[in-house]
Amino acid sequence: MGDDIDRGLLNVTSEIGKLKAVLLHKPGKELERLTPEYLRQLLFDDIPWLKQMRIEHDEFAEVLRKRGAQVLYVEDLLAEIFENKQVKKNFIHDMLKQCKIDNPELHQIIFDNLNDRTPEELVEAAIGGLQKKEIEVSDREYSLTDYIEAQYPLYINPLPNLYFMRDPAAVMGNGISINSMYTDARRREPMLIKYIYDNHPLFNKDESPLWYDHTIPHSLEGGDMLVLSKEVVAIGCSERTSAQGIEMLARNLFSGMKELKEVVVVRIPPLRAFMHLDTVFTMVDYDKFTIYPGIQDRVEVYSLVRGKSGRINVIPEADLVDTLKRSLGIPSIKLIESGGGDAITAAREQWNDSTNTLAIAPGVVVTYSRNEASNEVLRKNGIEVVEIDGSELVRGRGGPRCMSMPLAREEI
Ligand SMILES: NC(=[NH2+])NCCC[C@H](N)C(=O)O
Repeated sequence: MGDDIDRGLLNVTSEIGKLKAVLLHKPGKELERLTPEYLRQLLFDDIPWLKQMRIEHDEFAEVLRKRGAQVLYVEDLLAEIFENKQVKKNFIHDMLKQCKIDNPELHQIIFDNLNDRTPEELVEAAIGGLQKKEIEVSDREYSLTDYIEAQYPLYINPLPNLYFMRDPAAVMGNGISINSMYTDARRREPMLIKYIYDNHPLFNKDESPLWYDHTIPHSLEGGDMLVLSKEVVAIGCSERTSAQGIEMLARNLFSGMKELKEVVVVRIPPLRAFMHLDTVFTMVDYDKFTIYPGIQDRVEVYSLVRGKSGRINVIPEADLVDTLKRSLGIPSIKLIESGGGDAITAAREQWNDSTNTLAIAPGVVVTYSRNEASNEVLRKNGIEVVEIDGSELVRGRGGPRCMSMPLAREEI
């Protein structure tokens, strides 16, 4: 179990192959920095109760372990790379730069404070943020920025969305896309992954190409990336993922993933309720997908295929199901409508991530127990549904797929 991962080998060539290793983040202090004033800006609709949230998250991790997956935590990997003093220093500088702490005097004071911390404490600040009151007020001169921003309580903002580990990066084939986030609230997350990619033996860089870099200005998020097979990747073009980002990613995938034949682009309405493709559409078995019925006639589909001399040909498609059948080479596809056929139930359960299933093997998915109608319809269609409680986890608007970043799956 997990041997490939121990040798630094990433491998994800489907959405449904048995999950062998996965990266998670257990919600922590960052959630306790959410205040009503900044909720929307931080992409939350409500304030979760952290203690309960952590219990629910442990239950999620336990389900994955019981089914044979190795569970790694991003916070542990970060602490491991911060054992190297130079990596730690570079990271602090980069983080302060990203937080726009440009005043040299203040930069130095915060730098020294963070550099004196243990690796674990630095991880806590990198994810949980840094309050102004944590830094000793010396006799330094106040800048205009200090006066104007006096009411703002933090030097470093928290990353409350990091437990949606799916989004800042995604493994495709044996490479990884480190994503360019659409919102300011999440822009520091991929930087953490990039540091791990650059410095942790988990990533054997000779074997794991980088498909996308977070500093590219065109946004791209992992919730929009579905690896359907070795030959087909589907990408949502959404509120979060730009057409230009998709084209750049597709170009890199076509040059690095030899067996890849097609990138299927599914354009969904740019709305918060459908922020990523995986909030309305996920793969649950060889020939089965679950879909939010309210979306079906609101999508546009395009196929991207290799053109001449590194170009990409774009083919507008008439229908999602026909495109999937053709590209996956299977005679029929079953779309399982979430909500069990009732429009109101479907919309309510979709808001609570009924369609955001995580396949842990072909025909076996993890879902929230609260989405009763959607879970039942999955079962009626022969899917094994492993339920977890998510009353607090769901408040960030994400489900089991959003909360997990597969590193390796068995080939199917
Ligand atoms: N893959 C997903 N659907 N992730 C959900 C992310 C939710 C998070 N609050 C955000 O708005 O970014």
